Amino acid sequence: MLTTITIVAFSPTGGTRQAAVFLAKGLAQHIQEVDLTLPEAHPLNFTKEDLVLFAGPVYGGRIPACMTDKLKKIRGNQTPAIIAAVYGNRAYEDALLELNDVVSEQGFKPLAAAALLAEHSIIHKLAEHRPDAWDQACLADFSNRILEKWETGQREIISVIPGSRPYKAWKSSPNVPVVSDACRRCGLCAQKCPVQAISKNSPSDTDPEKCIQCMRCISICPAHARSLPEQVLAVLGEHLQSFAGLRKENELYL
Ligand SMILES: Cc1cc2nc3c(=O)[nH]c(=O)nc-3n(C[C@H](O)[C@H](O)[C@H](O)COP(=O)(O)O)c2cc1C
Repeated sequence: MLTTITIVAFSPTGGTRQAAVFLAKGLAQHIQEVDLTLPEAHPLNFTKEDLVLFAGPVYGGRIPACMTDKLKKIRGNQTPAIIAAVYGNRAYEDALLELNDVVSEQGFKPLAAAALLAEHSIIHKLAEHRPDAWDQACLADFSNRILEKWETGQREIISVIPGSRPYKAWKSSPNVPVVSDACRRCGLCAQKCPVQAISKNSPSDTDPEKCIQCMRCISICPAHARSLPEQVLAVLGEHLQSFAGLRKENELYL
């Protein structure tokens, strides 16, 4: 076991963080966390002696652009890293490769990579309740394999990471959450929105230009007043129907 690992994660509804914690627990006694989901920027520097686990959710086969922007404020100095793209049972496409490229550009040396499953934050029946006990066991085993590699002094990913360049084009959606009468205007959604898309004075106003549909405001609203429009959910549910009945497994690269 290593002494300390730092998780740097963007996790609007918690699935990405949960998967990262399962992996990190098998690697080090102490876990430090840098939460890129908070609206503030995080200029940070790491050294050769650190180990950093970068974890991001997959949106449309990519890493969210706002996460990439925040990663560009973090510098490594040949710092060993592990990368994880966490997706909701459809596909991760170019996200893991993109995460690899961004952190490498910032001075990190990825030595292991993983495409992990977590409950789909919009269509919850996909990968429902994951990561689960089986995922946890798989990640514990993967941690051991990473530690074995670490002890031999190898510091590079051997396998090819799936994905292609140029990355898949990101298609934005104009659909923002709708707000019901249950809203108490407490402002928590505006405070926690990673991209500051929600008006602090009028929380029912969400800027469609800024909103990334990350579902954070919906998942944290204490009054359950926010949701995606029913029609949007119906279309998306239909589109993703074929991924609901199957169980994809974590893909691990060393
Ligand atoms: C806007 C958006 C786009 C998504 N696109 C994909 C996708 O392309 N493939 C997939 O399998 N899951 C997709 N998902 C599901 C998320 O990748 C998955 O639920 C992830 O675990 C969410 O992370 P979080 O719980 O840390 O917010 C998407 C979710 C959102 C909100």
